[in-house]
Amino acid sequence: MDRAQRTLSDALHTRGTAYTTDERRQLGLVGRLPAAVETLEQQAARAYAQLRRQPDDLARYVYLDALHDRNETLYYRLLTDHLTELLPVVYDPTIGEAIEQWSHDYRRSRAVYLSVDHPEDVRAAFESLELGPDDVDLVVVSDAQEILGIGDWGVNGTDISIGKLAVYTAAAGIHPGRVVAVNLDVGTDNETLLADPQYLGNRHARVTGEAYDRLVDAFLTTAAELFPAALLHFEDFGPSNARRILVDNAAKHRIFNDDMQGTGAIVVAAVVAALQVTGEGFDDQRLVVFGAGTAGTGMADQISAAMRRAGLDDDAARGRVWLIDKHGLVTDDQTGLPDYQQAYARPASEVAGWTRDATGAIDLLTVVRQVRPTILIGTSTVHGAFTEDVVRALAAGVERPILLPLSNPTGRIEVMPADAIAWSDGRALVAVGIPAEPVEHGGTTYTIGQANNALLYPGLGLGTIVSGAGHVTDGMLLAAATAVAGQVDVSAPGAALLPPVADLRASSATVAVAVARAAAADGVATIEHEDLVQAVHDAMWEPAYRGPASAGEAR
Ligand SMILES: NC(=O)c1ccc[n+]([C@@H]2O[C@H](COP(=O)([O-])OP(=O)(O)OC[C@H]3O[C@@H](n4cnc5c(N)ncnc54)[C@H](O)[C@@H]3O)[C@@H](O)[C@H]2O)c1
Ligand SMILES: O=C(O)C[C@H](O)C(=O)O
Ligand SMILES: [Mg+2]
Repeated sequence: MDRAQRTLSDALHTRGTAYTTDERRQLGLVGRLPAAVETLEQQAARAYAQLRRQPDDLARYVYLDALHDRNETLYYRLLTDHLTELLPVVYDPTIGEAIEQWSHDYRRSRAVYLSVDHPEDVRAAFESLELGPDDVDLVVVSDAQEILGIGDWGVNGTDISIGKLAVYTAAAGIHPGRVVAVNLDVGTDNETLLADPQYLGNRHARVTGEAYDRLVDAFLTTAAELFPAALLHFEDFGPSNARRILVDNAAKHRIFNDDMQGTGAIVVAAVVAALQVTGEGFDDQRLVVFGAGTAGTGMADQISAAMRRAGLDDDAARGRVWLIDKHGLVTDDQTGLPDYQQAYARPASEVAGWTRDATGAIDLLTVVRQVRPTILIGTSTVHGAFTEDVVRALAAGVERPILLPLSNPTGRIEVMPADAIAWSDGRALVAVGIPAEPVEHGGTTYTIGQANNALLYPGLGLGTIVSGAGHVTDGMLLAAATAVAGQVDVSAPGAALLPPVADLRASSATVAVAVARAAAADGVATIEHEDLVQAVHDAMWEPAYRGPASAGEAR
């Protein structure tokens, strides 16, 4: 490749038609670009027009992905300028569709692939990046067992790591050259993929047990050794691996599980905002979680922790949580309960008189009628599970129920916000995981907040990086949740429970400051700043062509 090509194809640094005449001379680009010298804004206007000509969101995803590979500054300029419009395209919900099509749409890849069949190659794979110990701030890793609510997508799930990193950069200015996306390819149990001649991953069933653990260990130890400053973000693992990996390694490594901790914290933020409307405290709440997997039990953990902080003892806090999974209400007489559900299993004696269906299960409607929950969360991936009967029963039980149908993407959501508002006659306090249009009901406009971990993890990551925190503590998660909730004004009827996505950059900076303060208070910060607000601001990468243009150093 000649020098000009190298310079033009280095996506992280290239300026394309924005190179000035002088720069073109210096960098050996004379004669290699059309004559016009453009600004980033002119380039962005053209790219936006090209984007708008794409027929649908999946085509827009592919277009943006290609732009990401061509010119990162331009890609992030577009994303940052049109965050509300484009977040649903590069992230949830369109990313779900893109992952399903990934092997067919494959073009090129910016990720690192670690195979369960070759754990001995983990080091070589990371070393091939030619990055030094101070060069990486963040690694996002997924084994793709539970992508969003669409299940096991094997190597196709690589794009969830890339998508999460794009949100980190667009929302919190994490430097795009200091991040690494990783797919742990442990095989897949998705029969459609295994039978698809175009499938690009390891063509065998998911490997579990010792071989799986060996790969995860190799990933953790090698990443921590080569990139000691990096936060290791785990995404979309299956429930038992997610929890086990976090519990076993939280003290040893700088790790964070987004589906458990990020989601739990964003839900705490939504509940804090909702409680400002109802005037109640966490100790007044009764929580029903429908779908007790990674996210659902992560939320149960964080909401019951908030109940304890509000004064309830362990037993009392646990006693205010009801989990429902595939076999109905989780009770202590059920055999084979996964460990993460056991702590919340209700005594069978307590529910002896409750109605059971033909299979002996106690269903959601029965639980809602019996418990009269103040908070009902959906993390089940079951579209439509919150039926009109369920929502009406919920609204009959309490004046202002908090209703959070959080399953992603759109085809999995438990109830659409418009139905939730209508069936509760405008009384339910609703937030959902996907972006949603406002709802009109009874003369009030209800703005629907997006309770998606994307409103939290970018700021949490930035705060962790800026403070050099060695661990992500509960105090940092709580600080992030409180900082998100602090940006919401619920005084007007129909107000959203979460800040708007359009303000995500400012909101992430506020979250980062709170997180860095909490890291210092918890004694895990390793970097002190005289002016933390300024330090966070300075740490945020801006999509702009700044400073002298450099020759291509394609990564
Ligand atoms: N909004 C957010 O920020 C956010 C964050 C994380 C996860 N999620 C969403 O939550 C959903 C669950 O994700 P996860 O990672 O916890 O997956 P998971 O597979 O770990 O959990 C899903 C749980 O639902 C249960 N379930 C399935 N069918 C059910 C039924 N008919 N009745 C009751 N329970 C049933 C499963 O047994 C499992 O325990 C996904 O759709 C995901 O997109 C949203
Ligand atoms: O990725 C998202 O949109 C949120 C969450 O991590 C999920 O798994 O659904
Ligand atoms: Mg996830």
